[in-house]
Amino acid sequence: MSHHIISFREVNFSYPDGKKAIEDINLTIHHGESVGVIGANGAGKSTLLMLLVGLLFPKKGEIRIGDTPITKRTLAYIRQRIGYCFQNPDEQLFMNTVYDDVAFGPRNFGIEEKEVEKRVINALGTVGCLHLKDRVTYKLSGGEKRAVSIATILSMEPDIIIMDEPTSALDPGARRRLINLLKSFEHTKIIATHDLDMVLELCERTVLINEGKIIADGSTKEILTDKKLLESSGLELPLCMQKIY
Ligand SMILES: Nc1ncnc2c1ncn2[C@@H]1O[C@H](COP(=O)(O)OP(=O)(O)OP(=O)(O)O)[C@@H](O)[C@H]1O
Repeated sequence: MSHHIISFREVNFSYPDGKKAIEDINLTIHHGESVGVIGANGAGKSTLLMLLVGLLFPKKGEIRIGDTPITKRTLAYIRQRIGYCFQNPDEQLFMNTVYDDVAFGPRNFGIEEKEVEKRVINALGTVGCLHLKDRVTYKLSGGEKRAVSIATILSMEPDIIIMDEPTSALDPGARRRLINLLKSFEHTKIIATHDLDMVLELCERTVLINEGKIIADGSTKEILTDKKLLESSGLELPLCMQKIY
């Protein structure tokens, strides 16, 4: 039986300028689920993810990982369990070499160097980038940076993976490799994206957000074939569902 791993209860968030970005969100995600978070520009997807990883804190309500509420005090534990991939890999990669970037998390966590090395090799191997380990990170291609940014979270051995727009700026080959890689992960996954075709392939469940509120939460197949529902939230059917020719 699956158990609750993430729960949002009556979560509200507004930015300091007063902009209400997340309103009354209730959401329960189970162990091993793969959930697509979709919605138009400005709907609140990134804000939702940042609340989930403790980069922002709710103004009202509570988010729990298992039984642990996300607070400033529990952040170290939360960051160990949740791997968060930023929309822009450059925000995640700031060391000189690929090796040091992937080693950063475990080193920072006080893990001994031998174990760090094992984890770095493992993580880079998983994303197919072991050959890049001595390269200067900022000179990598966009696709390589994306893969290495995933390695930086894998080296922390999280059980939850959160990704913000992982396929934006990837060419079709790199996108395909990324989707296949994510498919192979057994982690609980939450992916915010405009790539609805990826959601169809990767996520059995979809959460549709509009103006900070959950408009629909359910089977991906049902939500992504509901033209009216998608259009009411400023979206279109996934490309593979459209009659283009
Ligand atoms: N730092 C901030 N200060 C004030 N308002 C913000 C800030 N960041 C985001 N917002 C606003 O909050 C709302 C939600 O933004 P968010 O980035 O979460 O949307 P999103 O669904 O991720 O959009 P996109 O698809 O464009 O990435 C938007 O109206 C946005 O302008």
